[in-house]
Amino acid sequence: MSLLRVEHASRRFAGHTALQDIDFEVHPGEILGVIGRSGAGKTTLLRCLSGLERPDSGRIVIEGEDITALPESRLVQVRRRIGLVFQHFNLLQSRTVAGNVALPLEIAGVPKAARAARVAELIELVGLSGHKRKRPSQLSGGQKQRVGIARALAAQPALLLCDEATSALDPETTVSILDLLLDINRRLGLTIILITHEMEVIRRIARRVLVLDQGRIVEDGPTAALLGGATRHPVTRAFLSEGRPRVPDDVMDALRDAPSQGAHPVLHVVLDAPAGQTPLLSTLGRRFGLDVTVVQATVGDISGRAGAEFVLRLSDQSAEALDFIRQASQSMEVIGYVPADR
Ligand SMILES: Nc1ncnc2c1ncn2[C@@H]1O[C@H](COP(=O)(O)OP(=O)(O)OP(=O)(O)O)[C@@H](O)[C@H]1O
Repeated sequence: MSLLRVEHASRRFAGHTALQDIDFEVHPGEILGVIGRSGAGKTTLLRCLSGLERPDSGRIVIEGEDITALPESRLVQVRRRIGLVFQHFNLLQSRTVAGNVALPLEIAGVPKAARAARVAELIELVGLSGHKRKRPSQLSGGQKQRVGIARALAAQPALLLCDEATSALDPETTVSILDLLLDINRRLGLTIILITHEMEVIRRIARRVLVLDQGRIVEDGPTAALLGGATRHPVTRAFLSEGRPRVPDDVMDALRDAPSQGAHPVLHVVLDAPAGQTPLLSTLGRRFGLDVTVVQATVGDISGRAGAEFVLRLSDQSAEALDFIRQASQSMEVIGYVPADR
């Protein structure tokens, strides 16, 4: 069952359409990135998803419950299933780190002893042990966002909504916060939606991306496929910064989702610095007897780290070879398959 289902949701403001016919679903444990330019409708979508705003038409179903039809009293309870992480942290300056993290638990009426244990656990989870008595003014931006994340997790939400959560942070801190979100996703199986205008954020941790433009979803697909160039939409292309490897048009045209007999897999592979030491291409030839065609390649920074991105075409659909690449790389996705004669 999906955790969240948005069904044909639209929202208008004084004759202006902020969201139009938004339709998608999110499965438990997914990390979904939503990217769009300024005014695309990201904030409106986030407000609708978190129950702060109701769409004019359509439904938003969270854990089987249509939040667009709920009375305010029930909506308050459903909202507890959603953790929010904000761009500017929204911490209470008068409270300590522990006090900020405890706030949702206090509101939920969790008894003091249970609260203290949960707060300690959350502070450790976000890597802030030793800072719990500090005030927000004594913390760096990255540490403040860690407090924001711990607070958002306090009530054990089913869904974490991150609104430009790293936009106020420098690139290095951004990476550390994204790594923390990834770690939380893996450890807790938490579903995360990241709203952002930065492709780097998507690129680093979102496995799937929705591109919003003028209130509509213009793209919905695996991030690796988009990074590999499997898109023709101009807005999506604009987000994929220059110099990234793209699948050339002739390969794109021949690309199919399903493998036919003898078809060649086309992969998008990201290597980070340590994995970049693996002699990947020669090993594929030597150990698996494959011919490897480099369709496209970019060497340079990948989310702040030296690395390389490749679009590769393999001469055979070898599951062992794919496993090897998956393990030797930071990420690997099969973008599609091309017939052997192309
Ligand atoms: N309360 C409102 N009243 C009137 N118009 C609104 C309101 N909220 C949003 N809009 C309009 O809806 C459109 C989408 O706005 P929204 O804030 O959702 O976009 P966004 O993608 O979050 O942009 P940004 O990245 O600049 O925050 C914009 O044209 C905006 O002007």
